[in-house]
Amino acid sequence: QPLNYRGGARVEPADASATEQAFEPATGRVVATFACSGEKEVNLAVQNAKAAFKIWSKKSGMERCRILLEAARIIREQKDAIATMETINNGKSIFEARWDIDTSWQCLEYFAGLAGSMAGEHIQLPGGSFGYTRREPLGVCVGIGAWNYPFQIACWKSAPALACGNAMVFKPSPFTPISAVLLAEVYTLAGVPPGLFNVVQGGAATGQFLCQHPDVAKVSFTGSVPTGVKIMELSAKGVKPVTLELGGKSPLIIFSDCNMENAVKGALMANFLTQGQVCCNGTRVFVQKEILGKFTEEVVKQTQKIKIGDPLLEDTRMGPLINRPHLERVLGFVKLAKEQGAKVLCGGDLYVPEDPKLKDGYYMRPCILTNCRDDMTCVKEEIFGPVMSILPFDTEAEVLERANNSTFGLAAGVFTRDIQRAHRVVAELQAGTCYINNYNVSPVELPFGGYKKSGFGRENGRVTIEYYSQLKTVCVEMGDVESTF
Ligand SMILES: NC(=O)C1=CN([C@@H]2O[C@H](COP(=O)(O)OP(=O)(O)OC[C@H]3O[C@@H](n4cnc5c(N)ncnc54)[C@H](O)[C@@H]3O)[C@@H](O)[C@H]2O)C=CC1
Ligand SMILES: C[N+](C)(C)CCCC(=O)O
Repeated sequence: QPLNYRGGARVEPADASATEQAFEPATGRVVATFACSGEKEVNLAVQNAKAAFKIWSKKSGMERCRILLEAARIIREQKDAIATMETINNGKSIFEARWDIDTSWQCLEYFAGLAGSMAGEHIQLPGGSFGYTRREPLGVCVGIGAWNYPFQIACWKSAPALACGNAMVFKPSPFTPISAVLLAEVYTLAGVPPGLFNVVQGGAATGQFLCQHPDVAKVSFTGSVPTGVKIMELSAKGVKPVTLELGGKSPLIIFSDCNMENAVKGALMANFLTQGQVCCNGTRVFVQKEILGKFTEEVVKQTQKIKIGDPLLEDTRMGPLINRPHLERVLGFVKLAKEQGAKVLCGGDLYVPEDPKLKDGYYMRPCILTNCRDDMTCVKEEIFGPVMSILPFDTEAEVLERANNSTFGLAAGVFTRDIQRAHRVVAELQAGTCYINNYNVSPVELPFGGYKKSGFGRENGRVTIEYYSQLKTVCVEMGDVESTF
């Protein structure tokens, strides 16, 4: 406390629109009570960012590179402390939180590396005249994050933004306000100008002030489709470009010629990371009929072995869901699936750990549903919890048709030993990120983002530079002006 960060230090917000509480999902304990920033505070944060932008945008790429590399080094050094905080506030296992911190500093390193090589082009024109392009930053960028990967999202947005010479005001989800402030402290320690990366806390109202602000040049959002639509509408009024990383209901296709052990592992990775609260999860698991029995038996066996409990313990692999209302929502999806004819093969019920200090936590057992049809709610809607639906299929053509029959298009996966089939299938899949013989790995060198209602714009990879910069064309005349008049 305080959890706002502006001008290079933690501050109490200048005004507040409401008060929020953040919980430790493992125990139900309140870990922070904080004010949601009002319009005045949002203005101050944007002003601070504008002042820092003036300094930062004048630095060379190599100067920015050095500072971002230093920030990456500090994150690596503080990895355990940051991961512990993430686990306390989000509920994911400490084992997984450490992975998230790794993909966070790797992102900073990656974009630090690109900062020095950002360049325009030189174009020769007739008569010795020429033109050139300059890749310039946008200005003050806003990042708005979801609660499932709080630190990673803050890094995936700020690293490319800062590498390109922008400043940022970041608003985390009110459920997970803490780790973005740790990132702000890391940037300050690494030597960014005060105000370059600011954090304002709050929910929808605070987010709206940010999107409407006339001095904000761009909004990058991670969250649900309905909120994404609102953010796009608000940003449209100011003609601000947006990046939208929205929800999904991704297919994972398992052909009978797969390596069974890897396919089972892949299905678990596609469904149960962060208690299933992952946007790109492959929750529609299509299994070719010949191997349906064997695959189902094995995936249920492995799911039942997942150790649920205190997320801070080294051997825990599944912690609590984010909060009580969300847990109830997920259990509601399982209940509705049963009413619609699905069969629960395992889990889908509340889990109460033996340790008395965890009795008020938000735990459930990971669930596998079978007897599913494509028109069931559990197969059509994003559940955002540990619930896998198994769907049998016969042919490649049939499964492609069914896999693509979704308004979402974030990710997709295929397990097969037939390389021609693998590439043929991914070429047909309507998804921004496709995995062959793996799922949910996230190398920062590769672009990540959605098709269809899962959003647009990309995070990570070289292409992200384009989403945080603009191109200026300079046309240079070397002769006399040839006037029409
Ligand atoms: N594609 C991706 O990379 C990811 C997508 N998601 C999606 O996010 C959803 C879960 O996250 P939630 O935090 O529940 O999503 P959400 O849409 O409720 O909230 C996301 C963020 O937007 C803010 N917000 C809410 N209303 C706003 C408004 N009117 N104007 C401005 N800001 C506003 C929230 O305070 C929060 O910081 C799921 O649908 C999931 O699929 C989550 C993680 C990654
Ligand atoms: C890291 N990964 C690939 C499991 C998820 C990243 C997207 C998200 O924030 O949900």
